[in-house]
Amino acid sequence: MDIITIGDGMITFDPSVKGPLRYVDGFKRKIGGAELNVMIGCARLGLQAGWISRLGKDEFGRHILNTVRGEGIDVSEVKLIEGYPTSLNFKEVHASGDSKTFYYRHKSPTETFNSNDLPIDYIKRAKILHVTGVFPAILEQNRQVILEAIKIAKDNGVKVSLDPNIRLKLWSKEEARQTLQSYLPYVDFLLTGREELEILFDTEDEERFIKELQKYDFSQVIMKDGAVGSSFLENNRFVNVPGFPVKKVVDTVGAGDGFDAAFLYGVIQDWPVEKSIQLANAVGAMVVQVEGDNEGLPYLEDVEVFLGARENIER
Ligand SMILES: O=C(O)C(=O)C[C@H](O)[C@H](O)CO
Repeated sequence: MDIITIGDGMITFDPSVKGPLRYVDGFKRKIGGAELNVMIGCARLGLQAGWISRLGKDEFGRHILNTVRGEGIDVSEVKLIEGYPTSLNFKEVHASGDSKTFYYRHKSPTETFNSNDLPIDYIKRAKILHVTGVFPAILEQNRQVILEAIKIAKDNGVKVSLDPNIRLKLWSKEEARQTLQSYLPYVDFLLTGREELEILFDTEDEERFIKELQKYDFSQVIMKDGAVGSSFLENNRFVNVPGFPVKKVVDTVGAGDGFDAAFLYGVIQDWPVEKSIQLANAVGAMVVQVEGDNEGLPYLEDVEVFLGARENIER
């Protein structure tokens, strides 16, 4: 595999109308999950991607499994678990395209997965192990699972990428800080947002969090900043790579995951950091123009059209 991940998959109910959920009376059944979205993005760009997960042995679990398999993602490490319902989340979308999430993910099928279940050879054979702060936030035992997994990766020359993806509905800032900081010594690519860096190092002062970042041995630290673009850390400062103008933001969920997928695609191609970020910015801009957590994740040809590198013939 080029890239693998460990994460929970959910049925995502997308509202049929915008506005407070209490007035929404129709939903579309989709799928979501931060780590899973990244694998979908990678697979669409042409990488060999694999997902380690546990789903409920129910209709929703089967639907997610079939969909993920249909995306061309390796699901040999996904198991359906009897007696544990597949996780759900309901989205509330606002006129701006921003949204709120309401989770129903306890008890979670991932409760049946612990460090002893980690597929060691599967991890060893991957080029990149991508992890996020969502899986460790769901359950306390997941924190150790991720720590063990990234240690296995590190010991075996597998690159580790981490997107802190801090979801404060799932854990506190203190829990996030403590857990994610314990991962940092094993991380090669830190793909994060400014607010997450502020939480991670408990400071809004850029100079101070840059000093903290310099204590680690990252290959790259990338700070995603929405429409402004994204930057990479070079010596003592963040260098910006501008983003792309977007005509209409429809749904911002999944843009960060698309960014990660495209950036890691660039890493696998051995591209210079600016080129990887440019592709990642383009994918992020494409994702926010489509409704759904992963529906807007483009195929490589689509991004090439977006970047003007390929002609689009529609009729
Ligand atoms: O993974 C989660 O917790 C979600 O909220 C589902 C979304 O698909 C995901 O977060 C988008 O990054």
